[in-house]
Amino acid sequence: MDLRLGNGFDVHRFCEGDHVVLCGVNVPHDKGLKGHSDADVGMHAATDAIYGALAEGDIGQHFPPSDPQWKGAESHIFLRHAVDLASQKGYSICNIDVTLICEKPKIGPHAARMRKVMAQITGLNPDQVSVKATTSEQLGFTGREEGIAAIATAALVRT
Ligand SMILES: Nc1ccn([C@@H]2O[C@H](COP(=O)(O)O)[C@@H](O)[C@H]2O)c(=O)n1
Ligand SMILES: C[C@@]1(CO)OP(=O)(O)OP(=O)(O)OC[C@H]1O
Repeated sequence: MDLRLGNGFDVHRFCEGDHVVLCGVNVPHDKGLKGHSDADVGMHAATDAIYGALAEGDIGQHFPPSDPQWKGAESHIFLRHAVDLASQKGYSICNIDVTLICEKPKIGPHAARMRKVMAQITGLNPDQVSVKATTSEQLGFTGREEGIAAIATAALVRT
């Protein structure tokens, strides 16, 4: 059995707006998130966790921010690409665990929907996808509400 673990980390800064997209879910907020794509920081971290497990570089290598093709892109494109790459190499995804780091918005009320959406994109069951959150106790850039950070872990297996 060939078991692989990968991690992903991403940050997007806040900008003017009235919602953020997190793990595929539109969450009302008094700010937006700035990015070349839809700035879905949680989905980007999950995507990089899969690329990491495969030793296949990172999201920016597969989808360069300099490429206008990805301007405003919905991030399910990136996650699905990583899943398809895993499948091509003979790997199944065991689970994905995402932690969103922000003071606001509150993630708890949206976490079940996020898990469901991520599961649909990846072809996993919702019980294989975890989305959770923490504040940083008002410390650092997330604590000052300058942006949102996300970390993710993915486990892949090839039998
Ligand atoms: N954006 C967030 C941050 C936190 N939560 C939930 O609150 C709990 C307590 O957060 P601490 O940072 O004080 O540990 C946390 O465990 C989450 O359940 C949230 O929903 N959204
Ligand atoms: C997703 C990409 C797509 O161009 O752009 P951003 O939305 O800026 O997101 P980031 O997390 O900085 O990853 C880089 C890019 O691959």
